[in-house]
Amino acid sequence: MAAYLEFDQVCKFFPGVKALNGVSFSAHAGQVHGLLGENGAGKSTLLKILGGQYKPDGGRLLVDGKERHFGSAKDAIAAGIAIIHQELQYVPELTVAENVLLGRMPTRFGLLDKKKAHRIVAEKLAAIGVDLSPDARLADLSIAQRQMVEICKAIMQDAQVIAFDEPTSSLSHRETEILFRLVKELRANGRTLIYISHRLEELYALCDACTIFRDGRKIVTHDVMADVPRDRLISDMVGRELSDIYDYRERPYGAARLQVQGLNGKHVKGPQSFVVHGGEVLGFFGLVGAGRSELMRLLYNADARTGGTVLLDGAAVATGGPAEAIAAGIVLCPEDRKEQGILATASVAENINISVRRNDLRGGLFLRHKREAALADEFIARLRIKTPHRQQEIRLLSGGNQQKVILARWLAEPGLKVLILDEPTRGIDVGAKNDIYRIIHEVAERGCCVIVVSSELPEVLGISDRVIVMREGAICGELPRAQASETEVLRLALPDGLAPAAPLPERSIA
Ligand SMILES: Nc1ncnc2c1ncn2[C@@H]1O[C@H](COP(=O)(O)OP(=O)(O)OP(=O)(O)O)[C@@H](O)[C@H]1O
Repeated sequence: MAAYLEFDQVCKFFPGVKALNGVSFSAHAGQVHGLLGENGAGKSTLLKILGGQYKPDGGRLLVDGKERHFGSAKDAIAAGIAIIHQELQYVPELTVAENVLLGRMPTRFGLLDKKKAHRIVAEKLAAIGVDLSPDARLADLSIAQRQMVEICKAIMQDAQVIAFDEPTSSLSHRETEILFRLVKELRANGRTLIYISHRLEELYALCDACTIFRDGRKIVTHDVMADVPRDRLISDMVGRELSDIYDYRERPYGAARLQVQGLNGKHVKGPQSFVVHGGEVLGFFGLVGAGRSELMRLLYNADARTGGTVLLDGAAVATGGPAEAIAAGIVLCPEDRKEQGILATASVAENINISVRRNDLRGGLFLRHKREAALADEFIARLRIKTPHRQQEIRLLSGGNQQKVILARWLAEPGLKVLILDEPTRGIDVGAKNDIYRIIHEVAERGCCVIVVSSELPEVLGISDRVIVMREGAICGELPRAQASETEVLRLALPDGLAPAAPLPERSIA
C-alpha cells in the first residue's frame, strides 16, 4: 500500500530543545495511525508541522506522494489536512453552521446565505450521526460537542488527513464512543487518521498501526499494533522496564487523622462522612458527575458548605476559604489545574515555588532564591519534568509537563498533612504516572493522609489502601483494598441494572 502521508527526516529545534530529531514514518489511507510517547516526546510538535503552524528545521513532508511546504495553517487546510487540537480552535460567539463553514459561508446576491448554511450543515451533521442544531452558539456547547463541530468542519473541508491530539481527555464514556464511531467511519471512507493519546486501552481499540517517540526521536513503527504486547509499548515509550507501575507497598497505617463529619453543600446529596488514617491512600471512584470533586471542594473550603465539620488530628479546621485549609495542612490539587493554577509567562521554578514562597521568607532574598532553585531542581528530577532549565517559561513546556509542574507545586507545600489529588494523572504519560504514584506512596509513608480522586478505575485500584465509591452526589459504599475488585467497585458506581452481573476480567494499567 502506498503511503498517503510521509515524514522524512523531519527536525524541529527550539532553544535548548530538540523537539523532533530526524523523524521518519508513513501513514496510509484507510488507517488509524497512533502516536505514542512520553510527555515532551515531540508528538504535538509533529502535528503542528503537519498543520502548518510550525515550519520544520529540516526534512520533508509528503502528502499523496508530493512534497509540501506549508507557510501557514491555511496552506495545510488547502492541502486536505485537518488537525483537531487539544485546545480547540473555534469562535465562541458564532453558531455551529458559521463555525463549520468559517471563511466559506455561502452567499446570495453578495450577502451571507444563512439559510443555505443551516441546511448544508444540518445535512452533514445528520449524515455523520451527530445530534446538534446548526444554530446553537459554540459558547453554549460542551467540549465534546465543540469537538464534533471541528470534525464536521474537517469533513466539510474534504480533509483527507485528520489528526487528533488527545481528543478523549475531557470526554465522558458515551462521548468517547461517539468519537470512536466517527473515527472508524472516516477510516472506512479511506481517510488517513493520526491519533495521539496516552490511554493505551483506546489506542489498542482504535489504531491499526502506531509509531513510538522518545526524546524527539522515532523509536519504532509497528504496522500491526494489535500484535504488540502492552509491556513492549510501554518500555519503548519510557526506555525502561516498568513491571509494577502502581508501586504499591503494603504499609500499616495509623489512627484516623482526618474526620469528615456530615459535610453538606450545594452539589452533594445530603451530609457526607468519612475518615482518612495517617499514612493511608484513600481512592475516590465514581462516574463523571458523581460528586467527588464537589465533595473535595467542600472539604477544602473552596465552595461554601451548608453543614458539617472537618476535624484534623482532633481539631476543627477553620472554615472561610482555602487559605484556612492550607494553613491547617490540607491541600487540593484541582482537576482543571492547567486552567486554575498556571502562571503561563512565569518560569517553571516560579510556578513550583508559589506557595512555598508564601510560607517561607527566612534568610533574605539570596538564600530564598537558592532554596527555591534547589526545590525546583529536586522536583524537575523527581517528576522527570522535561525542560531545558528551571527558568524556562512554563507555557513552552509540553502539555503533560505543565501538568507535572503544577502537581509539584502542591507536593512541595510545607506542613502538608492531607494531600487531595483530583485526577492527578490526566494527560500524563505512563512513565510519569509511575513517578507520581511513587511520590503519593512516599507522602503517605510520612504519615500524611492522601486522597486520590480518579475516573481511571485501574489507577484507583492500583494505588489505594481503601476505596470509597460515590454515585449521584453521595457516598454509596466503601471497600478495603482486598475486596476492591473492578466488579465490586462498578457494582456500586453504576446505576442499578447497569452493574456487571459476572466478574469482569482484570484489566491492566494505563
Ligand atoms: N514553542 C516552543 N518553544 C520551546 N520549546 C517548545 C515549544 N514547543 C514545544 N517545545 C518543547 O518541545 C518538546 C516536545 O514538545 P511536544 O509538545 O511536541 O511534546 P508531546 O509529545 O506532545 O508531549 P505531551 O504528551 O505532554 O503533550 C518539549 O520539550 C517542549 O517543551
